[in-house]
Amino acid sequence: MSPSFHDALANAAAPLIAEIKPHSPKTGPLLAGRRVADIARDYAAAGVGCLSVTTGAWHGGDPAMIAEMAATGLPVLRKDFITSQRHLEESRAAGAAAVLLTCTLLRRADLVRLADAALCLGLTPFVEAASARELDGLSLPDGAILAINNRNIRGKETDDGGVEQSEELFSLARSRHAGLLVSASGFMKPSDVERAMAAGFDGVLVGTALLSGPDPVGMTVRRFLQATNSRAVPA
Ligand SMILES: O=P(O)(O)OC[C@@H](O)[C@@H](O)c1c[nH]c2ccccc12
Repeated sequence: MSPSFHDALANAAAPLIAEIKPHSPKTGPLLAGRRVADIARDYAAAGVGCLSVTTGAWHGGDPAMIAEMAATGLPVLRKDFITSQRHLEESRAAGAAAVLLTCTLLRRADLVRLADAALCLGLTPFVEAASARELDGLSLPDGAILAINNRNIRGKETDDGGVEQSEELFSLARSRHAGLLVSASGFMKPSDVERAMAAGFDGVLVGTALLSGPDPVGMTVRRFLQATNSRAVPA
């Protein structure tokens, strides 16, 4: 059996989740005529261990993209606004290994119920919080990943986001969840990734910057992968 998304990230040589997002609400179209399957192959060839894809209309996505990316053999996170058991089952049937659950969207009881249900289906819950308030009193099951979103999704992701958000919330996030902590979104350059890793995060998720750089995707990804080397040694 292939490892869970959680274990693939925990054991990755470089803990970067590389995302494909066809459209950014802030910067516009991101694929520039490239095919999703080809970009996913470029990510895999560069040494990425985990993939992510936005499947919602907001980002020009489609659930069929999950299978195109899973064809690389790497586990795929489905980023969409998941609110029901049916969405979880559809995600698994579409080939996802992990699902996004956002604190911004879900009531706390529903969030915890969906995280448990995802684990029962063999899916890793990737729980995103974007503020101290959303982390307050949060308690997640083992096997869940807690992510700090550096962008404001209430503002439809039209802000730049910033790694400061993750730096500020790291200690609180660690006190809420002993498992994997990821800093997600808004990384424009490898030095931002270095900052998140130095703050203590176990991994990062990058989308826009990998797709919109001036260089071929593989070259950009390698630079970001290298930046994950600055991981802080856990106390
Ligand atoms: O392109 P960026 O800034 O690297 O961000 C990626 C990703 O985290 C972002 O797309 C995202 C964060 N939360 C979401 C919820 C749904 C869909 C997408 C998202």
